[in-house]
Amino acid sequence: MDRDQSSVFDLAAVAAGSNGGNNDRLLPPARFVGAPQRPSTMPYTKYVAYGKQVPFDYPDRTWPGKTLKRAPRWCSVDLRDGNQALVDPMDPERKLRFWNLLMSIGFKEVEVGFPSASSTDYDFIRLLIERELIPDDVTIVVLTQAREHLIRKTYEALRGAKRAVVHFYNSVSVLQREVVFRKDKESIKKLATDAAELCKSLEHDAAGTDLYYEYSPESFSGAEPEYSLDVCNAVIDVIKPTPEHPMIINLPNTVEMTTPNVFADQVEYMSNNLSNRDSVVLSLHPHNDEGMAVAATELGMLAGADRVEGCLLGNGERTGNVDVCTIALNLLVQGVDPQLDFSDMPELRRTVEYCNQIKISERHPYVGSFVFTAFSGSHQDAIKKGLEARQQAALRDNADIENYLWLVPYLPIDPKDVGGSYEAIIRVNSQSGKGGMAYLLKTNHNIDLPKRLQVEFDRIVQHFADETKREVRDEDIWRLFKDEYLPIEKSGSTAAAGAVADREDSSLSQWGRLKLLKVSVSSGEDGSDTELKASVLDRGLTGVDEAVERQIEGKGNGPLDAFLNALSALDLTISVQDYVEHAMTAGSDALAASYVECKVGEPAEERVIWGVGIDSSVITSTLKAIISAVNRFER
Ligand SMILES: CC(=O)SCCNC(=O)CCNC(=O)[C@H](O)C(C)(C)COP(=O)(O)OP(=O)(O)OC[C@H]1O[C@@H](n2cnc3c(N)ncnc32)[C@H](O)[C@@H]1OP(=O)(O)O
Ligand SMILES: CC(C)C(=O)C(=O)O
Repeated sequence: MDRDQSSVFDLAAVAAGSNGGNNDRLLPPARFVGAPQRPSTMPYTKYVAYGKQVPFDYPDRTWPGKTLKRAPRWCSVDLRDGNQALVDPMDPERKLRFWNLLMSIGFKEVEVGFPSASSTDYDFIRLLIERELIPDDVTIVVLTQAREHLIRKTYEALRGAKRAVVHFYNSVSVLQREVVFRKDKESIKKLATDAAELCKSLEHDAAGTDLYYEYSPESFSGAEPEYSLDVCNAVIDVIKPTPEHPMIINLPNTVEMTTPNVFADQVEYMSNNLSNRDSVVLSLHPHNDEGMAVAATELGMLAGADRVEGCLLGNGERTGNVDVCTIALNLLVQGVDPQLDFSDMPELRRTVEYCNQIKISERHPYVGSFVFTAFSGSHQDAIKKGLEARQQAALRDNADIENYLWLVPYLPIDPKDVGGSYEAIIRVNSQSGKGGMAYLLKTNHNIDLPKRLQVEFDRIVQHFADETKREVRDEDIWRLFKDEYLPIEKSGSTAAAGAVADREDSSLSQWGRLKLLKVSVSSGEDGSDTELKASVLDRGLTGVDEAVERQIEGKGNGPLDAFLNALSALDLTISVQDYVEHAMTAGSDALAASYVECKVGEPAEERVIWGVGIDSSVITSTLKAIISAVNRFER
């Protein structure tokens, strides 16, 4: 049926009546588990399936078999489409700041405004030109409707520019032809070709400017592709681009109305049928109404598009223009150079939020504050293992870890590559497992807990999470750890006073029966027959008031064995099940951490319990770990 013969509403009514949407009552029932879903009261019969509005099929499609191999030509439309969608359009200071950001990222084409729309836009373009702020390798683009007085004003704005693209547009959609322009197809096409002719005739006003053209069949997504092709080819006939001096045909998914595969079919159809294809740069201008702009763009690139217009972080009309950062970084993680520099996303986000006066979601791809964060236990476990495995593989290959292959579960990109850090990757709450807490202790406090100790301490962290019903921050974990395992120490002249001070916490009360005050060890050459003398502060089981200093001594096969024997003088029965130690810091002030898994108590009341000790001497840290286990047993 010819769209010019009848109203779009009549067609839609027919389409809706003949199951224009997806009337699920006519479909076989879906398989389900449990109770079937109920029909909703949502008014879905009001809506007409896209294929009924604009029937189109393109069986010649080849895009599904292709992969993305290189970056498109990028054009930022932040200063135009992004700007026109703001509550408060950017003032000159914000525009300039945005422009500088775009330059630092490496954009070579920027749509700088709609100069006939407002004096702010016009003046900003004049400022860029007159202050010579446009680098030689950057091309500015200016937008205008296909209307004479607006086009003339646009040329005025460009005086003195070295190179520029005049971008003119008119809507070609079925709906807008009828309700906005109230014109038939031929008249709409004439609007476009008249504008093209006027542009050509104004070229003499732009002497000295290397001028290019861009034409957008606006609302391409709502038009029959055959008709859009006809209009674009008519414009190409007027402009007469050459391979040396091409023009841009820009296909706007002005309102996203279809799944991305349909858009890709339309793009491939255009790419294959445009006249003078080798003189045309085929461009996409996707919006995100159905939340699929990135997908539509990527499929459109597979389908033959050379160029992409979009905004940083997806600002733009309604749900936004396509997010250029996401597409570029999607290319990066496929091993393709995006040809834009997004290495400082936090700064980019700050500038974009400042200029647009709109906040970015915590979940925004690549930049939201949660996108490199795992709260859930199994993710944390996998990330921790993945980071360790990568480090080991890089060591094995003698490779620079910064540039080593990135293969880490749940983290598609190395946060450092976009200016992030590992600090925020793992955050702990009641959904977390032992891996998250262990990662934070290791990363932030150089405490590498043995596996069974992780299990033990995790119960304490989990209890805290359940009690407080909030995120368990790094400082909470460290405080819980100190309170549970490390005696509260007073700072003094110890070698690692700074680190000891770090373990002091005036908000934690002192507890524990024993405190190691002094120790001396002598042994034979092979370490056998070790004799150990220690001075221990014994606060007894009731608290600090009754503290007595006791001298204990023991012999054994090494300091640990000798100390265990010495402790029997205090009626303590202890055996060590497992022992792990590691250096915490390097250098002369190095600290060691020791972890001992002990069996403490007489057989009837015996318990397996971990203790932790930290000291600049490995021997002392081990003995402190034993004391820690005893104190915990008696706590
Ligand atoms: C999809 C997009 O984002 S396209 C870009 C849209 N951006 C903007 O509109 C922001 C800047 N625009 C403006 O400041 C104003 O719209 C101006 C200054 C350009 C023009 O303002 P006005 O002259 O008041 O006209 P307005 O924009 O309301 O357009 C209405 C008329 O222009 C016609 N028109 C709209 N777009 C076009 C076009 N691309 N080509 C030709 N005519 C057009 C309409 O059919 C309508 O005609 P009518 O008055 O005969 O019914
Ligand atoms: C002018 C065109 C490219 C546009 O902004 C749109 O269709 O969204």
